[in-house]
Amino acid sequence: MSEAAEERIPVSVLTGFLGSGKTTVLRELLRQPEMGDTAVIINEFGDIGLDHQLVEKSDEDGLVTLNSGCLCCTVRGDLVRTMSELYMKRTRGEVTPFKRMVVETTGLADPAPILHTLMTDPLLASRFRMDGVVVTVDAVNGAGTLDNHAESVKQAAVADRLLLTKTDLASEDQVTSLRGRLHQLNPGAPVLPVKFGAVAPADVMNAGLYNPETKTADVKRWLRDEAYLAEHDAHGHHHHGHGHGHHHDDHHHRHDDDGRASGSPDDPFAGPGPGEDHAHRDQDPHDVNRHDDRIRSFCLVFDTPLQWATIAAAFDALVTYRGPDLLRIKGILNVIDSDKPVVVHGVQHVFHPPAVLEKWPDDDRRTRIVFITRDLPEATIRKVFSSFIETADKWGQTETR
Ligand SMILES: Nc1nc2c(ncn2[C@@H]2O[C@H](COP(=O)(O)OP(=O)(O)OP(=O)(O)O)[C@@H](O)[C@H]2O)c(=O)[nH]1
Repeated sequence: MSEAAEERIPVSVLTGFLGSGKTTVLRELLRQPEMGDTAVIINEFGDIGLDHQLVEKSDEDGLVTLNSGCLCCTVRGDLVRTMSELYMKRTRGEVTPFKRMVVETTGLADPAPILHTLMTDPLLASRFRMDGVVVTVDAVNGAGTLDNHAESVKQAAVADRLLLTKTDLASEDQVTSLRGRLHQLNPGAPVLPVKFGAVAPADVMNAGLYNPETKTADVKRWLRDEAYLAEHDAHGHHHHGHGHGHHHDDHHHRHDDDGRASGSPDDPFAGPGPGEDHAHRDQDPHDVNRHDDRIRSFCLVFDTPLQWATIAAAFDALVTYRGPDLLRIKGILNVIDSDKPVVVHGVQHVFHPPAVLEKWPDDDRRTRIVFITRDLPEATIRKVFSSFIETADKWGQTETR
């Protein structure tokens, strides 16, 4: 990444379960002057869903200009084509030279494929950069939705920002308990309570690595590893995220043990598939949080620099065997032979090309990799990394500087 000259257009992905308040949030955001020059793509067929008063004119492409000066369109083919066409129109001066983009997905959508598209399509990747994933969760119905729909848990798990909507309708207890639950699923994502869609653009936009204000990479704000390392023991390597399930400890142990017991000791990936993994719990009517239980969030820390080849091999193995279960990965790496940090970012099997930053954000030079996984315990990931590090050590590749 050329940090100083980041001219690609930031794209925020707005998602959340059906009726959770995405459109309400979007409409309120677009009313604010900071959000002028935003292009909006609604990734579904049918109505745009924004207030009619906001819509100024519509043309045959389904592209409309909103009174706020924003552009809005629905995706009628695939997202790649829509985004490229919009970009071309911008270049030709046929539309407002929008400075950012928001993609609102349908409530049932898995946000991962959209993120993959943004990260891998060569044309898009050269013109757009992913900013952040903003996810709405209904304060009243959210708990039930998380209980019943794995998709909604996955949405919350990949979020960079979580918006707890309709807090005007919810009791304080509902808000507190849902906040806690979301924080446990995804400790790195701030949870913001919202009423009638009112949210400050600054709280949800610019959630990516590049900070347009400082014109540099803002690793601290992006990685938020402190959220995982709150109980950090300065001498240890083992860092838990915010305790997964203090109310479900027995299950977690059972879960981890299951994974290990069934695999051979040499194969960290062996174990029951996602279905079997939880089959025994489907009978337990009290275990309403079983979708949450599948999600793990934690941060691996390595005190000494590592070979790039070692890290790459570990990620390769993880992607090959468990790609779909690596919901979100973000990391800053201290690589042997490089004074500059390398940042990595992945969503399932898709990784951003690693980027070399100009400098370390502070004195902390440790490699820190934040993981949000599904049916994939911290111990397994740790084992994969250790085995590649041990192999490298054996061949004399790793030295402490
Ligand atoms: N009381 C209250 N109602 C809200 C709030 N936010 C949204 N609503 C209402 O909840 C309903 C759903 O909100 P939308 O913004 O359309 O939700 P959505 O996620 O875009 O819905 P889909 O696109 O259908 O998935 C609408 O009737 C909104 O008026 C809120 O903070 N308070």
